[in-house]
Amino acid sequence: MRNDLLKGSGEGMTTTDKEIERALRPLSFANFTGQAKVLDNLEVFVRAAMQRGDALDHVLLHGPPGLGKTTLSHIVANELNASIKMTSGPVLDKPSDLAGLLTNLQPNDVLFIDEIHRLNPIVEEYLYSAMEDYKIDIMLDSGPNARTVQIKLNPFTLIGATTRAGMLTAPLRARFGISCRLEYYDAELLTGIVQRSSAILGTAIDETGAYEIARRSRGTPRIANNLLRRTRDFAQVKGNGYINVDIAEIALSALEVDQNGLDDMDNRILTTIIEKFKGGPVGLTTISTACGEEAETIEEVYEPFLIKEGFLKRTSRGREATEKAYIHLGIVPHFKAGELFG
Ligand SMILES: Nc1ncnc2c1ncn2[C@@H]1O[C@H](COP(=O)(O)OP(=O)(O)OP(=O)(O)O)[C@@H](O)[C@H]1O
Ligand SMILES: [Mg+2]
Repeated sequence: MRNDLLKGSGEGMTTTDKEIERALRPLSFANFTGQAKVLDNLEVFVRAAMQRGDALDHVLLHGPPGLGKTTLSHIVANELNASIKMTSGPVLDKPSDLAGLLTNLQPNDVLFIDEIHRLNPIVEEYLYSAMEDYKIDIMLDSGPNARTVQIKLNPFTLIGATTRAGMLTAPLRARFGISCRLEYYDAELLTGIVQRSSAILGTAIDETGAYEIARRSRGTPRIANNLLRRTRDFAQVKGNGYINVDIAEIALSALEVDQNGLDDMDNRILTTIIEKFKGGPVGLTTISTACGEEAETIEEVYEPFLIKEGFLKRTSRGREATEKAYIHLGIVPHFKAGELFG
């Protein structure tokens, strides 16, 4: 199970949640905060493609969940004045599913494939010629009557999104002319996002309240927005509807988001490594079993943030807790305790 606060569209969200998430989504480059380098480049590529009347080159967006991959894909389509068709790797079961989508694209439209690392290999093969030459070969009939016909497609842009760029096959990766890695946001950028979202939700918030939510959001806009919504509930029920640092503090501790923005599972991973495996190094699958969380989720969702914040190290022999993790959890390192006695 993935962290609740990380939930995105479709993952057990209520209709209202989804509507709110949609309302909070920036629609243009101008409204998208952060990721300056990625944005600058994309703006140039979009403008150049439009000036030439060409389809934008295929774009791969990768990085941890909730940083804006889906949002950016919509923005790119908007800025191209193009339509966007959305699908995802696991949904495209057979080549005909893909063919159906591709043949319905208008010139220069965008096809968005989420979780592109989970494409069925046969479907992926078909995608190669579609991406490269805007053509697909379709098999008609089977057995002795089998024959293939080639279908010409309108020029289009494929935008692929993935949290696991490393799992993409080399031929697929090579077919993306543009590859952008989204990074975690710093607290200042997230403060701006929280303030913007509060304005859209019609919730009054002061800067210190926004900053408190922002700095405890694991560098992730989706989490910042989710924490904002929950904090708004606390402000409404336990306060006067206004979000300041005190209300934010009450809400965040009720939600078990600690002072460093780590949640229950982050802390469980660190505690497990320290208490059960002497601080590591320990393998991912062992941690996964001990914490009762899928290895993939640990690797994709929790670990990147813990590493970035310096709580965890990845070595060739496995994962190791850092001194910062011991201090954070208030545990005296066993090697340090030993040192005391010489
Ligand atoms: N730069 C940003 N500025 C403002 N809001 C943002 C930004 N990036 C993301 N968001 C908000 O965060 C939410 C999550 O973003 P999005 O769905 O695009 O993430 P994602 O990278 O596609 O995540 P996943 O990997 O889980 O699919 C969106 O609803 C959007 O409102
Ligand atoms: Mg997404």
